[in-house]
Amino acid sequence: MNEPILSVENVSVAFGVSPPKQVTFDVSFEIFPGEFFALVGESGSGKSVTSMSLLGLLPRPSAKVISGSAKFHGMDLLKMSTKELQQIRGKKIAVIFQEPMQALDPVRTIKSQLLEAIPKIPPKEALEKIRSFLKSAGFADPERVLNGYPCEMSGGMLQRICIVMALIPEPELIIADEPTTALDVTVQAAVLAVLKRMAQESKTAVLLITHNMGLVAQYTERVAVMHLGRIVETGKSRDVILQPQEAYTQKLIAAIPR
Ligand SMILES: Nc1ncnc2c1ncn2[C@@H]1O[C@H](COP(=O)(O)OP(=O)(O)OP(=O)(O)O)[C@@H](O)[C@H]1O
Repeated sequence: MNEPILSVENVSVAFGVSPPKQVTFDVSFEIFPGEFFALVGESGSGKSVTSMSLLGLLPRPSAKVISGSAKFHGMDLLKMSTKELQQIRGKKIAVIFQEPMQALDPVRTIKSQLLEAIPKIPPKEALEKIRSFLKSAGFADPERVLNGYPCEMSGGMLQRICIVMALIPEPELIIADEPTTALDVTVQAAVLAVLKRMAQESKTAVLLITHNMGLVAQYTERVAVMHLGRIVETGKSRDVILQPQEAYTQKLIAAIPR
C-alpha cells in the first residue's frame, strides 16, 4: 500500500487561556496520494479548526495546538516555523475557501492573480498553462475570464477560478473548506465535478471539509466523521454510508436530500 502524504495523529486544539477551552480531541486521520478524502460533521464539530491547524492558519494568539502531530511526507507541519509553512502553503498544499473573495483581490484582473500563482516560468508559457487549466475548468473563452475582474463573475465562476489557482502550482494536496456551501445546489455539483476531475487528472489529493453527507457519497473515496471535536468513524465513503456504525453518522445520512 502507498505511504500517506499526510498523517494527522492525536491533534487537539484549545482556545483562550484562563481556562483554555479544548475544542478538538485527539483527531487522527491519513490522506493517501491522489485520494478524495472528506472530513464531515455538523457546524461547530471542529472540521475547520482541524484543517486550519495543519497550515498554521488558526487565529492567533487565542488558538493553540495542545497535542499531536501532522506529518506531511514525514515532516511535522505543527512544528514548522511561519517561514517553513510559507514554503508549503499554496505550493505543496493549497487551500480553497468557502468564500472565493478570501483568495481573490477585487481590484486586480484575474490574469494578474493567476500569473502570480506560477511565478517561476516565463509569462508566455505560464499564460498557456493558465488558459488550458481554465478550459479544463469549463471556461470556453479563457480570454474573457483573464481580462475580467472578480466582481464581473458569478459565485460558481469564481470558485472554479479558485480551483484553477489552487491547482496551477501543482500541489500534492488541496484543502477545500466548504467550497460550495455558498452556491446554489446545481452550481455546487458543477464546481465539485470540476474539482474532482481536475484533481484526478493532476493526481492531487483533496481534503474536502463539508457538513453535507450527500457530497461525501457522490464525490469522495474515504471519509472521517467528526462530532463534538472528535472523529467518531472513519472508512471508505461507500462502506460508511451503506453501513454506518455510529448513530451520529446515521443522522447525517438521514439528512441527505432524496
Ligand atoms: N476564534 C474562535 N474562538 C473561540 N472558539 C472558536 C473559534 N473558532 C472556532 N471556535 C470553536 O471551535 C469549535 C469548532 O469550530 P469549527 O469552526 O472548527 O467547526 P466546523 O465544524 O468547521 O463548523 P463550521 O462548518 O460552522 O465552520 C466550535 O465549538 C467553535 O465555537
